[in-house]
Parts: sequence; structure tokens; C-alpha cells
Amino acid sequence: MGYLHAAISEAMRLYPPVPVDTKACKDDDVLPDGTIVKKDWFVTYHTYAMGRMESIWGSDCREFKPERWIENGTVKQESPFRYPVFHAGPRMCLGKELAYIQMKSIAASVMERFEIDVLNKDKCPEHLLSLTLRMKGGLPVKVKERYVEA
Ligand code: HEM
Repeated sequence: MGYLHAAISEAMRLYPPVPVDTKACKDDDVLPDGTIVKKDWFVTYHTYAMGRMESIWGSDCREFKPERWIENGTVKQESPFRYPVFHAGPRMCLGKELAYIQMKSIAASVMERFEIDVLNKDKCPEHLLSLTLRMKGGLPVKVKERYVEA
């Protein structure tokens, strides 16, 4: 389950379900880097871009590497300010743990019963940007029931 957790985190690093998120500024403020923001301005942070930044993830930032989430055999905790897939700070997603349980249980129960072969592996599906990041045309796969010897 540790590796599956890491693989899901890595997938969401490269393909965050909420790829951009916008906030409205309540009062005049100054960001830690000195940028001035005024009351009622909008500030958008780009989770999709942050997941692909060399300064955060290193030179292999474009590679899908679940191992980057594993340290001494256990899943590493990452700062939500470096990995804002579930947002960060006091208004962070309240369903994060439940979402991981759901994603892991669905993946495990599907993989237990079926073999999934992704078609057109050489091509990455086009993105469809809405409030959430989706795949244009979905992900065509071939499904075969897994044969388990009794
Ligand atoms: C992979 C799945 C999920 C992702 C990527 C995700 C991501 C996010 C993000 C980015 C926010 C911040 C939105 C914003 O303030 O602009 C958020 C907020 C929230 N999420 Fe999730 N979420 C997921 C699943 C869930 C689930 C399963 C639940 C409930 C069972 C949930 C409940 C909430 C709630 C209640 C908030 C609002 C928190 C607040 O404003 O104080 N989320 N989520």
C-alpha cells in the first residue's frame, strides 16, 4: 500500500486534479518575496506548474518516479506549500485522507480482479482544462479478467 500511495501522489504531482486555484485578497498585503498585493486583487497559484518545477523537484521533475516519495521504506510527508494538490494552510482540503483511502481502495480492488492494458501508450492524452484537470476523450484501455489459480 505504501508504493500505491507514492504512485498516486506522484500521478497527482504531474496531473493535479485542481491544476490552478485562485484566491481574493482580503486586505492589502505583501507576499514573502516582496510582491505587493492590494485588497480585492486575485492571486492564482499554479499547482500544475509547481509539480514540474526543477527548483522544487530536481532535474528529474518531468519523470514519473513514485520512488521520490519513499524514504527508508516509508512514504515521505511533503510540505503542502511545495505540493499544494490539496491546497495548504488553514483552508486545506478536509477530505485529503478520505480521498487517499478511496483512490487506494478503488485501485487495489480493480487491479485484484482485472488486468488493465492502456492503449496508445506512446501518446499522452490531451488535457481538458476546467475547474478540474481532465483527459480529453478519456483513457482508452483494454480490460481482461485476471486469472487467479484456485
Ligand atoms: C483527489 C481528491 C481531492 C483533491 C485533489 C482535493 C483538492 C482540494 C483543494 C485544492 C481544495 C482547496 C480549494 C480552495 O479553497 O480553493 C479543497 C478543499 C476542500 N476539499 Fe478537497 N480534494 C479532494 C477530495 C476531497 C474529498 C473526498 C472531500 C470530502 C470528502 C473533500 C473536501 C474538501 C473540503 C470540505 C474543502 C474545503 C476546505 C475549506 O475551505 O476549509 N475533498 N480540496
